[in-house]
Formats: sequence, structure tokens, C-alpha cells
Amino acid sequence: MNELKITNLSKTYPNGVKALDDISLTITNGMFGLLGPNGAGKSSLMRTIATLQEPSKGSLSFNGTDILKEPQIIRAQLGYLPQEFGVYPKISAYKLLDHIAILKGILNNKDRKEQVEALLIQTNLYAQRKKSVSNFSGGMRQRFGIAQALLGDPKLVIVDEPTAGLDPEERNRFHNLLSDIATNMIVILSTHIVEDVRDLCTHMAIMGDGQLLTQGIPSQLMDELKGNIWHRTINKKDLPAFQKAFKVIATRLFSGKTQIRVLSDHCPERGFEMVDPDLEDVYFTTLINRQPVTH
Ligand SMILES: Nc1ncnc2c1ncn2[C@@H]1O[C@H](COP(=O)(O)OP(=O)(O)OP(=O)(O)O)[C@@H](O)[C@H]1O
Repeated sequence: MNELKITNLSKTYPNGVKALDDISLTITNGMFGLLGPNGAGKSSLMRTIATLQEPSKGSLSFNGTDILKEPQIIRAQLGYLPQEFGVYPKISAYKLLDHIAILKGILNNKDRKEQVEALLIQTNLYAQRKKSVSNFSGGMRQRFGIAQALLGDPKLVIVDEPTAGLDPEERNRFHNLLSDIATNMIVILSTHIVEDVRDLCTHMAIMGDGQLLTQGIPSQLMDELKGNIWHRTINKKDLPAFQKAFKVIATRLFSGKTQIRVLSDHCPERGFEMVDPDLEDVYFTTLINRQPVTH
């Protein structure tokens, strides 16, 4: 079992933005979902774990090794799919993956050929191996991104907002690929898409304004809200009045009608119906309450 331990981690950028504020979190094998709105600090946390930037305070250890003191230990065991992969050179997917493998230190020709071919097959890109990645669709690029992250048999894989812009079929394919790899390693999925976490993750945390607002097992976090989520269809023009009177956590359109979900430990008023909490309720309730977890 691998263990990533994050203790009291803070990061303030030179411009004064406090992107991470005293984060403590322990992550073990499986898919871990890190949810938060834009600017919450997810990418800052991912880059710090990947040792691409140093924290201002706090410590980070991987399987007992202090990775701030010995960053090469995590670098050798890390696969990273960043939010922006940059520009792809106009060479074939096979050649590019082979090149990245050399950069990762896989120098034995036979081993490298085996790994590159196996990963192209695993990510369903073998048939397209002679095509340039710059001509790939968004979904194919993301699968290529996973292939490069898996080179060298990592124990920790970080994927930052991987499904943004993918169509439902590609997203599904990408999800299956991620869940297949997460059995023997830690996979951290950083996203603002609640469904990605709901579909894939055994553990999760929610960040807001650089702070860790909650963490736990998705089903347990949903159970904790049982009896507190109420639903009602309203006229759109009445929305401001409902927002004034109740804690409206979400507004959804369904067949052109406005539906609201309200957080309350009792029936807010006649016409509301109690519903089973979903992960979006956990997410929005957490962001509205904004009480960081204390350790
Ligand atoms: N290199 C940097 N220098 C200064 N400020 C930064 C830097 N990188 C991020 N920030 C700021 O830190 C805060 C957290 O940003 P970060 O990118 O970590 O959040 P995020 O949750 O990943 O959001 P997004 O999904 O938009 O990437 C934001 O206010 C952002 O503007």
C-alpha cells in the first residue's frame, strides 16, 4: 500500500496570493478525487506534490520519505498529466512516447519497446500510433497523456482536470482507463466536475480558497446530509424570494422548469419534498458553509 502524507501545507505566491492554506491530507491506493471551483488551489496542490514548486510551509512524505528533502524519490515514482500539456511536436505518437520514455530513464531498448507498445494498447491508441499527437482529438490526447504518465510504472499518478471538453463517450472511455489503473497505485484526480468524482473515486476532498473544506468517502458524505435536502419546482421569477427565505444550494433547469434544492433540517414549507442527497449537494453545501476541517 502506498501512502502520500500532506501535513500543514501552505503556499503563498510572490504576488501575495495564498493558494494553499494549511492543508493536511493522507492518501492511499485507489482513486482520490480533489474537487473545488476554479481558483480553489487544486493545481497549486498538484504541482507541489509533483515537486514542480516548493511550498511556503508544511511537509510532504511518500511511503515515509520526505519528498521535499528528496524530490528525486517522488519524481522516479510519479506520473503527471498536467492541465496544459503544451504543444505537441509533429512526430508520431509512438515516437513521442518512446522519446518521453528515454527522458524518464527507460534506456534499455527492449524494455522501452515493450512498455511503449503495451501502453499504446492499454490506452487504445495502438491503431493510431503512426499518427501525430497534434492531429489527435481531445479524448485521444488525454489518453496519450495517461500513456506517458504511466511510463516507468509509477506508484502515484496525478491527473489535473482531465475530462474538461471531452464528449460523453470519450469521457466514459477515459473513466474506464483511470479506474483500471487505480488498483495498485494512488491516482489523484483534480477536477471541478462532480460527476467525475462520483463515478470514479473511493475517497475525496473538497477545496475552497486554498483550504481543505471537507474530506471522506463520497457515500458517507452523502449519508451525512440525509434528511436535509429538499426539492421543489418553482416559477423562475420567484427564485430571488426563495433565495432570500431559504438556503438554496442549487438551481437546475429540467424541461424548461426551474427546480431548486434547499438545505434545511426540517421541511422548509409546504410544497417541498425531501430527496436523497447526491454528491452535488455535498459539494454545494460544503462550499456554502465553508467551514474548513480542523485537525
Ligand atoms: N504562479 C502563480 N502565481 C501567482 N498566483 C497564482 C499562480 N498560480 C496560481 N495562482 C493563484 O492561486 C490561486 C489558486 O490557483 P490554482 O490554479 O491552484 O487553482 P485551481 O483550483 O487549480 O483552479 P483552476 O481549476 O482554475 O486551475 C488562484 O487565485 C490563482 O490565480
